[in-house]
Amino acid sequence: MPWQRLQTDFRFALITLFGTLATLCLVPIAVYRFMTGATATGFIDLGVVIVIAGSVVYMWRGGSVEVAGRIAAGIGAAGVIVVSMLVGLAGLLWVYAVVVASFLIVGKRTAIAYGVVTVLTVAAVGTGFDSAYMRVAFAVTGLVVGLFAYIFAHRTEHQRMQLEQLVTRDALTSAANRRAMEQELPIAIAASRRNDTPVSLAVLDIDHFKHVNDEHGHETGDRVLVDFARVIAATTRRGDRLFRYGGEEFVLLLPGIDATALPVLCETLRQRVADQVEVGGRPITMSVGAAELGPEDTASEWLARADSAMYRAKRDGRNRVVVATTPGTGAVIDLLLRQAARRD
Ligand SMILES: Nc1nc2c(ncn2[C@@H]2O[C@H](COP(=O)(O)OP(=O)(O)OP(=O)(O)O)[C@@H](O)[C@H]2O)c(=O)[nH]1
Repeated sequence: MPWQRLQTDFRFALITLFGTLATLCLVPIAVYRFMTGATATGFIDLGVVIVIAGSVVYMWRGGSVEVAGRIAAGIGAAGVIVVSMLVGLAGLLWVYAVVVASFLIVGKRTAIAYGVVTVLTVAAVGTGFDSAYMRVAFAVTGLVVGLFAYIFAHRTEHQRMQLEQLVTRDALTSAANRRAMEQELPIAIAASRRNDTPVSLAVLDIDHFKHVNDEHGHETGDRVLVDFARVIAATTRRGDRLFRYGGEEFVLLLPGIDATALPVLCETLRQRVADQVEVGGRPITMSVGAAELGPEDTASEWLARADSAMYRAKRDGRNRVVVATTPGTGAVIDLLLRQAARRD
């Protein structure tokens, strides 16, 4: 899964690259320093490598990308400050690399803070400057490099967010799309297992949607889909994620929700949709199949259980909620909830 994240999470990939480059560059330098008797600097280089590599390992094992980036950039900044005091020019040159890298691996504000503190501190206390003029020139060039890095990071982030939205959003309903779901379910599973917290998902399928299109036209059908997604989004919490899985089928990811809480939650959703989404004065209803993540579930097994619960809700008359049994928990809930007035 972390290998997959290399392709899907830009910051994750950049921190990994930063860690790899730092290790490849600094280990030989540390060895050289030990061989030439510069033991103190050698230990500092080695310490920096260990902390940066540690932050990458922490991130690969599921830790926060933001925290890993801050640690890596922070230790990089501290390292160049100390080294610039100990070895002069050879240390000063690293400042530029660390300032630019910070803008790639941490948020812009943190990178600005790290960059300004690093450049000004090195300009003030670094050795290897032969005049006050050189110190000022170093500070100015360091800050200019930081400014360009900021502009680049800002534009890249903006474009990346636009692209990400295009690729992961459903254009009609603004819900996340199936591609996003395929990326996010494994992440939700890993987070649930790591933190030992429950996570559930619900498959929501609008009933007799074909009739809506046939009777009222495709445009009205589109409007119903938009209203439906809006009502679900308004009824769920901030951390819940709504995906458009297929035409009139949606998947709702519910972190922190277990099988006991699912029936009431899904029933509330079903009720809201029936109350607030309508076409030609008649309520739109949905069938819901929900499942808590089981201890051994893969993403597709989990989704399949919720999906078959949804098909059972359809078979049993639609406009109802079915919660699947969670394997490995001993619970036999297979809960059926009431149906409201049926449209058919
Ligand atoms: N307006 C509109 N219709 C869509 C869109 N995507 C899929 N559909 C239609 O959704 C309908 C789904 O029909 P079915 O799969 O038979 O499902 P249903 O009529 O809801 O029946 P049940 O699910 O069994 O209750 C099809 O007529 C599709 O053409 C869309 O983006 N806009």
